[in-house]
Amino acid sequence: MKKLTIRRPDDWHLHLRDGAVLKAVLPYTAAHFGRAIVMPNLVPPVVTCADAEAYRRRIMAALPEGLDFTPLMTLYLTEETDAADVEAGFRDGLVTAVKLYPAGATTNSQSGVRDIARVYPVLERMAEIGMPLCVHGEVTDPRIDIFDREAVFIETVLDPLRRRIPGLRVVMEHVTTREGVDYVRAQDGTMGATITTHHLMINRNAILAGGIRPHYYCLPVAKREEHRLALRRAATSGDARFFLGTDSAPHVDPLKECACGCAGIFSAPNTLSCLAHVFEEEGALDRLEAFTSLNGPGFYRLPPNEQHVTLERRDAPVAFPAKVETGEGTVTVFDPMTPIFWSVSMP
Ligand SMILES: NC(=O)N[C@@H](CC(=O)O)C(=O)O
Ligand SMILES: [Zn+2]
Ligand SMILES: [Zn+2]
Repeated sequence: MKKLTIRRPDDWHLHLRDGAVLKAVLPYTAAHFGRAIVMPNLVPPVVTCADAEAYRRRIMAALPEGLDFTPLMTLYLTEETDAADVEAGFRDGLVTAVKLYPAGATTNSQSGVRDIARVYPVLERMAEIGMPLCVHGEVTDPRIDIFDREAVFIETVLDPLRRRIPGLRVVMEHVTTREGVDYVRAQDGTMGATITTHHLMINRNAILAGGIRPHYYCLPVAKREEHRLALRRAATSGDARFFLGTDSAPHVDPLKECACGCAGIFSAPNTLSCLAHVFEEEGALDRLEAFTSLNGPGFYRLPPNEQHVTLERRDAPVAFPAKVETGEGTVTVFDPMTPIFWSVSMP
C-alpha cells in the first residue's frame, strides 16, 4: 500500500453554482480543498464587488459546520466593468481575480466580452495592481471548428493581449491543447494555466465513440489523444506555471441528458483520487503536490495551505457516488472509466 501526505490542495477553477445546488456540491470541495477560485458565471453573473460579497456570504452560509474552506471570489468581466470597483475589491481582499469570457463561449457567458479593446482600460488597471485575469480561451466565431477554438484564441486574442499589456498576470483556464501548453511554456512567470482532472483522463472518444455520452461533454471540449498526453506532460512536469483547476461544473441531469445538453463535468467528489491515479500512471507522484498545492499559491502570491491531506492506495477500488442529489435534481459524478484505488483523508 502506498501512502502520500501532501499540503492540502486548492482548486484554482471551480463552479459552485447557487441555492440548492451550491449546498449539495460545496461539501465535496470543502472536504479536500482549502481554497477555490469560484467562477462568477451565475445567472445573473457576479459583476460587481457587491455581487461578489453577497455570493461569498451565500457560499459561507452553505458551508457545513466544521469544514475549513475559503472561497476566492472572482468578478465576471463585462464591457461595462468599472475599473475602480475592481481595484477596490482587489485591494481590500474581497476579490482575487477577474474572469474573461468571450461572449457566447460557454455556459452563462452571454454577458461576456464581444470586443476585447473595450476592456483594455480595466485590464491595464489590473496589470498596474498585480491582479490576475482568468481567461476562458476559446473564440466563438461559428466559422472556426470547435476543436480549433482554443488554438485560434491564442493566436488572435491572447497573444495580442499579452503583447499589448505584458505586465498583466494571465491564467489560461482549463487548457486542453498541445498548442496551449506550448504557448504557456514560452511565456514568463506572468502567465499560468489551469488543467482539469478530466482533461488528463479522457480524450474526445469518451464523448463520441460507441454512443454519445453527455456527461463527458464540457468546454473546452476534450481533444485528440495527443493533446491529452501533452496535458499530462505539463501537469506532471513540476513546471510552476501549471496548476490544478478542476472546472468541476455541476448541471442537473435533465440539463445534460437532452437534445442540447449543457457543457460541464462534475468531478469534485473524486477529483483528487483520480489525480493520484494519473500521477501514479505517469510515475510522478512526487510532483503531485506541486500541481495541486504549491504552484497555484505561487502564481496567486498566497501561502500554501498549512493543513495536509493523505492519499492512500487501497488494495480494492474506492467507491464514489455515481450521482449527488441536490434538491433540484441529481448531478452525475465524473466517471473515470477505470477503477480508482486512491482514498483521501485529512490526518
Ligand atoms: N467547463 C464547462 O463545460 N462549463 C462551465 C463553464 C466553463 O468553465 O467554461 C460551466 O459553468 O458549466
Ligand atoms: Zn470556461
Ligand atoms: Zn469553468
